[in-house]
Amino acid sequence: MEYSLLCHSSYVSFQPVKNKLLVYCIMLSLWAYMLYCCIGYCSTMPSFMMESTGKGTEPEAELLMKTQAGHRGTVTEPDRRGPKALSRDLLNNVNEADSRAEDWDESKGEQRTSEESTATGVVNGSETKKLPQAIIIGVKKGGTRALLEFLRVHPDIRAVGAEPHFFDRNYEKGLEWYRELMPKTLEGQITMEKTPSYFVTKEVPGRIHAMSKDTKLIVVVRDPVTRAVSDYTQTRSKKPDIPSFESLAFKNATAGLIDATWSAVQIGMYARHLERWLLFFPVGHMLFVSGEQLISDPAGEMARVQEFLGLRRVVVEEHFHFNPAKGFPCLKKPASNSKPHCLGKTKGRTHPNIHPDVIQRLRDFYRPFNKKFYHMTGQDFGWD
Ligand SMILES: Nc1ncnc2c1ncn2[C@@H]1O[C@H](COP(=O)(O)OS(=O)(=O)O)[C@@H](OP(=O)(O)O)[C@H]1O
Repeated sequence: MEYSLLCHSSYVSFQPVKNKLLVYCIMLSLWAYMLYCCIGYCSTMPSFMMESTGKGTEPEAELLMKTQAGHRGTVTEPDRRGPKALSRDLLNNVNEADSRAEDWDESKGEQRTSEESTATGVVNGSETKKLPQAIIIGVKKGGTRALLEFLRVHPDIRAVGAEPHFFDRNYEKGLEWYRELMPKTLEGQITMEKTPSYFVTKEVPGRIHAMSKDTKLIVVVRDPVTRAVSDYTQTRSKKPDIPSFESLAFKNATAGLIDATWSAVQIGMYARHLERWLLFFPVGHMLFVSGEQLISDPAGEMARVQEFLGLRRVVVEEHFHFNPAKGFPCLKKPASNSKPHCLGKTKGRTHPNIHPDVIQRLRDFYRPFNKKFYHMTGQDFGWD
């Protein structure tokens, strides 16, 4: 009895302390949870990923490390085709060693970001990986990287940095594989990717439509003549021994017959490719961004893109700084003294001088295609 009384009295005196302790514990847990959520959220915030301007330009891979987290595998497969097919590819400029190398660097960079975020223990439960609701489908050398990086500044956009090539090269891997490549997003954020070869690959419109008929499609187009030279310049940077642009562009130089089977030429026949897309998507599901305007008026072009995606206009004039040495707009943080960030050396390569007659012949070749393209899109891109 005495014992139980003693116990009771000590229990009564200990009770308020115990209650207080309990309250402190709950408060501490809440605090820790809030802190954890905050850090998790911050990890999803976009950051500038482009390299510093000036001479010692940082490779894109490094810059990608500074961007959003997410697992992105390298999408390259060993080439099991015979030497004949490979040499034809080389001529056709579809053996994209250059672009694959860039992809590899990019995904390497992104993987590191992913590792970094795991190391800091940042995992946010409210984020999930979703299939992209919007895709930059082309065109190769149109300015697709610049557009994606400008978009990544927007807090409501999360994009995979490397080109997944799901709908053209990796389709058999399935949608779950594709989804796994995507960064995690919060409710309301838009998942995006860019793979410029989609626009010209026959099977892709149907495949994207099968994933979702509501997918928003963005095509960055550029004067097809300059685009062809840019494409050739990229291939030549990796394989300096390829034949001259002139000899590849003509089927018969004396007759001035353009070789429309050469991919550098074929990609620029935009109207032809667009016809295939319009079998699956209404033109209103597609936005055509002018590659030229993206350089001369990035904020204006970004306003169109943000509106098309149903986003607040966040990326504005103050985010851009035109770098005269590079000849391109670079990204900067508004109201900050930090250095603007530009794309890497593989963007904005010096093009070789092509004989004016060849350029003129190409202009003549593209004119009817361009006219048709303007008509189909309701936009005059002013290339002629
Ligand atoms: N802001 C900015 N900075 C650097 N480069 C810019 C920019 N905006 C557009 N461009 C042009 O983008 C061209 C490369 O296009 P892509 O990124 O679509 O190329 S790729 O298909 O992904 O290889 C690249 O082509 P080249 O100049 O021929 O190298 C650039 O002209």
